[in-house]
Formats: sequence, structure tokens, C-alpha cells
Amino acid sequence: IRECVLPRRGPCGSNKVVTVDGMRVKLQIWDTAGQERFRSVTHAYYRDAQALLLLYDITNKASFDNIRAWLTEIHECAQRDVVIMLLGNKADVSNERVISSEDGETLAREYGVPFMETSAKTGMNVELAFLAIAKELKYRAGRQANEPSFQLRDYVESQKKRPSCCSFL
Ligand SMILES: Nc1nc2c(ncn2[C@@H]2O[C@H](COP(=O)(O)OP(=O)(O)OP(=O)(O)O)[C@@H](O)[C@H]2O)c(=O)[nH]1
Repeated sequence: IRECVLPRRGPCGSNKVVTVDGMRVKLQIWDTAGQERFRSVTHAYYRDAQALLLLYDITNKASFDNIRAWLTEIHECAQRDVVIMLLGNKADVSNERVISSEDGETLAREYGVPFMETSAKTGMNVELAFLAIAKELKYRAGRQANEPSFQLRDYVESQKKRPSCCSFL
């Protein structure tokens, strides 16, 4: 999620407006369009991003294993205070799951980032992911001295839906 100042090499211009505490926050969303599979996403793509959503597919171990490499790279190349969220997508197909929720939680805890499982198919937690990012960015932009800090991880933990675990019951 960044301001669109780069040449339009990648998909640019997918905007999403989220209302946070009565204020409209416009997010501009950049999708890496497949390059991530080849680790060819240029630094310029995410160097100036204010927030990064890292998605893996809960039915694909390689996508999960890649996350560690991305977190390392982001640590080196992205903005120092970039907001990161780890998302385990395809939570609707739990019968094909190879990565448990606990594995996602553990990785997220190790890197100190919020985590939730999502489904682009059912919409589970999708709005929440954008809302949480927008809340954090709005909070940072208008932060007043003595204002209690917004705890992104706590917010996500309190709001996220968990996939129903027992579709076979
Ligand atoms: N069941 C299910 N299928 C999904 C979900 N999200 C994506 N898919 C499917 O997974 C496939 C890949 O989705 P994409 O959105 O193209 O994935 P991507 O990683 O962005 O792929 P690139 O655009 O090539 O980078 C498509 O067939 C989607 O319909 C989900 O939450 N649940």
C-alpha cells in the first residue's frame, strides 16, 4: 500500500476507501502480480510502501516457507516503520490445509506482526485486514502527545474471525 509515484510498471491505481472512526482513508493497493513466485519484485515496488500485506496460501507449504525470506528482505529494504500483516489465505478450503493456524501464529509472533487467516472467496477477515491497516496509518498520521497508542496486534486479535475448524464433523 503506497502512494502511486512510480512509473506504472505494475498494477497501480486499485484504490480502497475505508472509514475509520468517521474519517475516510484512501488506500492505494499494489499487487505484485505473480512476480513474488520468482522473487523478482523490485525493491522500488515496496521500498516506499507504508504497509505490506504478506499472504501465503494455507494449502501450499512453499508459499508459507517463502514468507520468512520476505520478512528478512523487507527488514532490509522497506521503510523501517512499515506496517506488516501476515495473512494465511484460502481459509475456506480447510480440507486441503497443510499449514495450521498455529504455524501462522508462531511465525507472526516470531516477527512481531499481526496475523489472521483470510478467505478471498468468502470474504472472511478481508475487510478487517484493510481496516486494521487504515486504523494504524490514521493513528500514526494524527498522533497527539499523551494519546494512548493504537495496538494493531491487539485490535486484530480481538476482531478476527477464526475459520471453523471442523468441517468434517
Ligand atoms: N478457495 C479459495 N480460492 C482462492 C482464494 N483466493 C484465491 N483463490 C484462488 O486461487 C487462485 C490464485 O488466485 P490469485 O488471486 O490469482 O493468486 P495470486 O497469488 O495473486 O496469483 P498471481 O496473480 O499470479 O500473483 C485462483 O484460482 C483463485 O480463485 C481463497 O481465499 N479461497
